[in-house]
Amino acid sequence: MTTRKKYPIINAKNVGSREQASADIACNFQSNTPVVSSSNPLAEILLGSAGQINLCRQLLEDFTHQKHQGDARNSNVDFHATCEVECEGYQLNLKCHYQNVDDIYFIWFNIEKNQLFSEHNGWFKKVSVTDLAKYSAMLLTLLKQVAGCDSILFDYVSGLVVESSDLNNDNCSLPGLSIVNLKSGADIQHDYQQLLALATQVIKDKPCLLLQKIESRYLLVSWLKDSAKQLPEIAVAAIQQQLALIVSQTLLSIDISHVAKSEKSLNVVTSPEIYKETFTKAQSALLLMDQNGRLLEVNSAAAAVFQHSINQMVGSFFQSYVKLSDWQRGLKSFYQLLAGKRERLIARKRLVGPQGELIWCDLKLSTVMSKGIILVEINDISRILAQQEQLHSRNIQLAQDNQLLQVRSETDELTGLHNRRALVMRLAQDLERTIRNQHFVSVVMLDVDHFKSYNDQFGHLAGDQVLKIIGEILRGCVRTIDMAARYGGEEFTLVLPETDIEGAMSLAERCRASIEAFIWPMRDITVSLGVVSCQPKENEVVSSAKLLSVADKALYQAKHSGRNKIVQGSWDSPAQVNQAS
Ligand SMILES: Nc1nc2c(ncn2[C@@H]2O[C@H](COP(=O)(O)OP(=O)(O)OP(=O)(O)O)[C@@H](O)[C@H]2O)c(=O)[nH]1
Repeated sequence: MTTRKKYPIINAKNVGSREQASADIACNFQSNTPVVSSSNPLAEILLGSAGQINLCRQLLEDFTHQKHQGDARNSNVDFHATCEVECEGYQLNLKCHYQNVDDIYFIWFNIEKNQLFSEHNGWFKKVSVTDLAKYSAMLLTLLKQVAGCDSILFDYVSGLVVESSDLNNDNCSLPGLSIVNLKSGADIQHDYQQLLALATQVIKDKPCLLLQKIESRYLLVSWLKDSAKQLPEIAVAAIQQQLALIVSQTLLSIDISHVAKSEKSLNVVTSPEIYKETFTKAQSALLLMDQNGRLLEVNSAAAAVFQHSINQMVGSFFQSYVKLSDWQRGLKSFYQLLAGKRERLIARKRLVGPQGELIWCDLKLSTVMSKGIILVEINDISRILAQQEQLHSRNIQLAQDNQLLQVRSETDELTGLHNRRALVMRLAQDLERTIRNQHFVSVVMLDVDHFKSYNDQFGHLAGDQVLKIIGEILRGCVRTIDMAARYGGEEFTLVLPETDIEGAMSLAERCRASIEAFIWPMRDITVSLGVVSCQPKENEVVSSAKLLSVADKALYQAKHSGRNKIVQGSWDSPAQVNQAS
């Protein structure tokens, strides 16, 4: 059982320096009389934490005391108490809610009138992020030892730095402290399961202290090693002991010299010279101009864009570096920016280089401090645009080359008709459509008669001329939707979509007659033709190979029945020979 002691909290404003406060605390620790001081901002924060810890200690004592008066058999404790404490010269009325849920200790502090934060304006609410970082690091050290814990969750949901957008992230890191934002505005006080899950997930089996501050309410969760085996009061006693210990130990052990150093370096970082040099040395091209466009500051990167010196540029007008028509086009937005009707302006403009050449740039304009000064960020995109242009024309060339290749791969070089490859593809497509619509498709195969003897008699080149002329005649005979192709050697094929046998026979005859009628230079030329037409019935399987084979057989019959003839082939009935007229 813990012996109940009184720990008076002394308003140590009179104590003076931090060192003095520290020494006092060290001394008072011996007599269990911790001190709270507010002699300088740093110590104020530090000792403010100590102040909180003292509050906790007193409350823990009260709790221990009340616990013994309460139901000792019930290990899950849940009771409320009120007490008055003095801190930082304020008499605070605290409402406390103590809970022990499955050996995880919850103590809620509710400062009823919130004097500490609303009345003492400079205490926490004005803490900057930098101060907060310092504060956090110190608090971490303090609290780590309080419960011998390895990790601390600290929530800034509200209270400390409401206005700091830096801390709006879910997880933001400040030196020495891992911060997890608990659900903002959530009533965690009544959601122990969530808290337990969170604590368990983050701290695993390490002892941990979890401090959360929501407006005026404080939550301190202490989870001690092997807590399941310990009675609540042992936990309380352990915390009490460590609380007392830590106040003096931490104050004495924190080496203030590095804080002083970092404060000094912070002052350097925030000095105007640093900003000036940052501006000058920035690798992005930056200009500062007044509302008339007069350049107030120019950094080296910006001077490099125009290939001028900084001195040449400062005092000149920004307009003189922008193509006139581009400048005029953006004037309305520019005036809106000056009038404070917009904060930023992004535009793509042509700037004028030293030789009068135009440089495409992306400009970002924003007002600085007051609406009279404008920061211009210049991004030279001329090289990117040139590369894009080059890429674009290469793509066009590539597309054209591809198209040409495609045409070449489907064209017969000698006659300029489609080649066999193209014919096979086209016939397959036409057949598919024919089968779907149950329409007609016809094929005509045509072969030059006695071509070998022509070649032999007049030479191969003369033979080529014959094939070329036949190609032209055929092209003239067919409709645009038909396809005339050189099937191979001296053999030609026509594909006639939407054409029945009568139409195909009549076209074949027109071809035959035109070739026969042509006035050939060496000797007469005739051709033999095989014709096939089909109208597939529903579910009938028709292949282009079969269609070509029937046409070929008909052509063969035309040859064998004397040449210069047309033979109509058929799927099932024997071929019919049409005599040349
Ligand atoms: N000039 C030329 N001749 C070709 C070409 N392709 C094939 N030939 C020739 O065409 C001739 C075809 O001869 P054959 O298949 O014996 O038939 P044919 O002499 O026409 O007799 P039939 O077809 O029975 O009337 C061969 O001599 C081939 O060399 C070509 O591209 N140019």
